[in-house]
Amino acid sequence: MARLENLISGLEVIETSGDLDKEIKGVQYDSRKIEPGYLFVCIPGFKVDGHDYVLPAVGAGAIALLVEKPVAGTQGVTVVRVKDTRKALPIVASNFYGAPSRQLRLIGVTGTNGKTTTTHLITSVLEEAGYQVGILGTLYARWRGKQESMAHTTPESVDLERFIRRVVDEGGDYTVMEVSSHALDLGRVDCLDFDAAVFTNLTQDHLDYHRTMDDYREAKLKLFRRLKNKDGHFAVINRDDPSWTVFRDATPSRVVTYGITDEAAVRATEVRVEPEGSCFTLKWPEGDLRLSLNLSGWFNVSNALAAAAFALKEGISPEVIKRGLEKVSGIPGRFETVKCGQDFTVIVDYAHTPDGLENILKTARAIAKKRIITVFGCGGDRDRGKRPLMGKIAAECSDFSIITSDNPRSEDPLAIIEDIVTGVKKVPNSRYTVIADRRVAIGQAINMAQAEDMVIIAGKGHETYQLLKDEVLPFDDREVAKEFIKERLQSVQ
Ligand SMILES: CC(=O)N[C@H]1[C@@H](OP(=O)(O)OP(=O)(O)OC[C@H]2O[C@@H](n3ccc(=O)[nH]c3=O)[C@H](O)[C@@H]2O)O[C@H](CO)[C@@H](O)[C@@H]1O[C@H](C)C(=O)N[C@@H](C)C(=O)N[C@H](CCC(=O)O)C(=O)O
Ligand SMILES: Nc1ncnc2c1ncn2[C@@H]1O[C@H](COP(=O)(O)OP(=O)(O)OP(=O)(O)O)[C@@H](O)[C@H]1O
Ligand SMILES: N[C@H](CCC[C@H](N)C(=O)O)C(=O)O
Ligand SMILES: [Mg+2]
Repeated sequence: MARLENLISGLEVIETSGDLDKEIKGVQYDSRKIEPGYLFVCIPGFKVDGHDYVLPAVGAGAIALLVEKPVAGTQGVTVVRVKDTRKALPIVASNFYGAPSRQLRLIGVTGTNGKTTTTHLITSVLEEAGYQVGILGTLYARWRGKQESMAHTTPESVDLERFIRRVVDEGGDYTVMEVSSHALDLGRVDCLDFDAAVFTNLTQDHLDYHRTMDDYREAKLKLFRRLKNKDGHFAVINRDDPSWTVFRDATPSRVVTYGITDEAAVRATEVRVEPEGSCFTLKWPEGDLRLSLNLSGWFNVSNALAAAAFALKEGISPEVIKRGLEKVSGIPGRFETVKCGQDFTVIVDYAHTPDGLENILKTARAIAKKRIITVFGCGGDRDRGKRPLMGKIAAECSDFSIITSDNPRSEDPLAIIEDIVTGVKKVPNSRYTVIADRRVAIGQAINMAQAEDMVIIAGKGHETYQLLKDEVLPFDDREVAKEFIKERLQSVQ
């Protein structure tokens, strides 16, 4: 509960009508989630305009509106007008929840790939050090073992503030969160008080939204620009990434670098990548330590270095860091092995960018005993430029590719596949087939696998749905793969 007058403090109000001395029970940007006593913030969006939903919002009990244009039919409802409601939302959200991010340490992880993995590694280390930690991102918002699914990797400011408030009220020390470029660009995190920021990497993605790679990078840089030059504030930057200097130069805060390169402050040497995990020597200016991760792949060594660099700078002891990192047994949908007693390997992974796919397939090549069969597609209503690039990478790095569908959304699945095939065809003698139905595609891969082959099912990882037109169809790569493996094992008995 908060008084409306206090809620709008910090906003540049153009005009108000109605009583400002009202108790507001909640702040909401979606009319479908309004409850009696709420403030409805009307946002003109990319698809629809929130101002068009004033009537249902008032019908559901909204007693105040924050608008940027005149609205009708609002008798008895207080209306506050500002220039930009999207920019106003995080301010109102922070006022409503009392800026909880100032009452704990807030760690933001950004980058094209590795955010979910790195937030989990950091969380494990912090928990090992005895701290109470909330974690939020693509998989869930999790606090004290309770998981809540969120609409986005980085949800709207109101949802973020609500979660952090709960963590603070229940004694949390940290919140570790993924920060997407969309969230940075759309101001979802504008009022959060980050203490440290981690940059994993920058490669092509989301060029449907950010028009150029420079725009995309600029969005990510926002997180680093706002850190301060004061004790406790620092940036953790991947020295192996070509953009690292831009991130270093953008932040006024202290910087710690990590990477495979000798120049990084926190680095890995003697790296060994194996099917079930990876080992490396963690080196930092004052010492070194041998580590054995349960996560396979070079890229996960990089993610572990990010977490270690953060934790060392945070003052956590190297032994605790080692235990915390080694404890992580796997992250749902990230290089997740599907085992049903078959004599070939099946891996489900969330690689959905060219860089992600290349990394996963190169790791697969390093550990595979025989052929690699790759099943993948590309998301509809998303960066079209990724499609031929991913097609080319799959053809180059696999022995056989099955091009299929991955959340076609409003697009024609076959048109997406055609874009991918353009890239596949660039590779001479590429061996591939097109099977638009993902279930059939997975079945085909499982049935053609021979002993010691490796089937990689990429793109959907932990997802439990397929988005087709306006439908959300239940679909889980891991479950579908299991069904086909079991069927095949039974048929030979
Ligand atoms: C580009 C983008 O991020 N758009 C998000 C944004 O949309 P928008 O503001 O344009 O909303 P809109 O759908 O046009 O609606 C306008 C307003 O009307 C409201 N409305 C709408 C319908 C209704 O009946 N009543 C109502 O009040 C909406 O709640 C909204 O406030 O705000 C909406 C409400 O929160 C989001 O659902 C929507 O996410 C879209 C669907 C989306 O797909 N976003 C993805 C790309 C995204 O954000 N991804 C990132 C990165 C992922 C990663 O790589 O890690 C993420 O953080 O998840
Ligand atoms: N450091 C990395 N560099 C390159 N690829 C990576 C890295 N870490 C993970 N990947 C690949 O990217 C996939 C997604 O990893 P993860 O979920 O950690 O990234 P994310 O940044 O959270 O993704 P999203 O943007 O969808 O939330 C993994 O399944 C793996 O294939
Ligand atoms: N965070 C990414 C996830 C993509 C996952 C892939 N399965 C797809 O749907 O394209 C996005 O929203 O673009
Ligand atoms: Mg993620």
